[in-house]
Amino acid sequence: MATASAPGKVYLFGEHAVVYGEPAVPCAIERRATVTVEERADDKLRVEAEDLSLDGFTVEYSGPTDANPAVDVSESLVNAAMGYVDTAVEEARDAADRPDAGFDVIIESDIPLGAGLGSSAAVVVAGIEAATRELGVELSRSELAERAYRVEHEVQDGQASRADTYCSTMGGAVRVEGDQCETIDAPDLPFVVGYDGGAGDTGELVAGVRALKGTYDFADDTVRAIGDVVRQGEDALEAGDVEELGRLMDFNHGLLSALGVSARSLDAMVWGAREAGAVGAKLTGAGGGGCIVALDETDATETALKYTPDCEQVFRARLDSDGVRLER
Ligand SMILES: Nc1ncnc2c1ncn2[C@@H]1O[C@H](COP(=O)(O)OP(=O)(O)OP(=O)(O)O)[C@@H](O)[C@H]1O
Ligand SMILES: C[C@@](O)(CCO)CC(=O)[O-]
Ligand SMILES: [Mg+2]
Repeated sequence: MATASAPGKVYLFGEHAVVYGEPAVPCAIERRATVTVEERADDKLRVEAEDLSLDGFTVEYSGPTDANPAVDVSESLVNAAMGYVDTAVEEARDAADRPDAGFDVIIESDIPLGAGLGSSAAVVVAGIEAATRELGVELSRSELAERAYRVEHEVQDGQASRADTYCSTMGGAVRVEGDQCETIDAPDLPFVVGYDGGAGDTGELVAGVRALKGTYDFADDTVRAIGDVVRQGEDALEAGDVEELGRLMDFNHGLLSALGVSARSLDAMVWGAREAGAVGAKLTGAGGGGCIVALDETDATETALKYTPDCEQVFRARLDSDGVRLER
């Protein structure tokens, strides 16, 4: 049996535009997905996801072609979840050269699902790490990140960046531009996360931005403008200029909003944070619903978000410095 965990993330800047080659700076946070894998005697896959819904679910099946998997929740929920788990298991089988390996998989996670905190990347990174270790293979971090990226790329219909998976693997703050990925120094930023209790479908939201880009030159320009914000943001990060980081986060949110990936609840939380005195606030991740991230050293933003009707949960997120971890 092998257990591995990997962190979620918030985007300081650059989500969506990073899919088209602009730079982005995601930061790993201290919220983790933990995956336990045990090899089976047969070639089947049994997945238990404790936190997927209120009651979790269990599914036992022999692969994507299995017409009648034994499940205890709705098929759509299972299909959505199995995309990532199944493809991650395929990567582990490939890495260990064991195409017929079967597994019992247990997923536990304190990263809300589909909410912009990178739950998919964390599950995939921890899943590949646990499954390859179970098969006696130790992947380098860069190979693990690359294989995890391939999973997101496949499940998101061929449209994904390396940002989430690289960040979840390495931990800390990272900079990703195309296939150039590096960890960068960042001060311990006072992240406050507001969560509306909802979710957005990353694949769909990415496809929406792509369609806009294909229709309007100014949508293309908007994506490039996000890249400019990120480049400016890197200077602010280097200088430790938190006020400037905040202004740039605000601008980044406006551009994401123009690209159609914000939501009333996200805007309400962003404005709740700004009016409380946050130095900056923006949606994080794919958008559509889920989380915003604000910078505030004081308790004012947390308090304001607690009283914002669209906000279901608010918490402080500290920068995670470990990245993927083998637990047992
Ligand atoms: N605890 C979990 N158990 C099983 N599957 C999970 C779990 N957490 C996430 N997933 C998988 O990840 C999917 C959500 O990924 P998606 O990319 O849409 O959102 P996200 O990664 O949380 O947010 P973002 O990509 O915007 O940062 C779920 O539908 C499910 O397939
Ligand atoms: C929207 C996006 O930029 C981030 C999702 O967390 C998609 C990706 O980078 O693959
Ligand atoms: Mg995701």
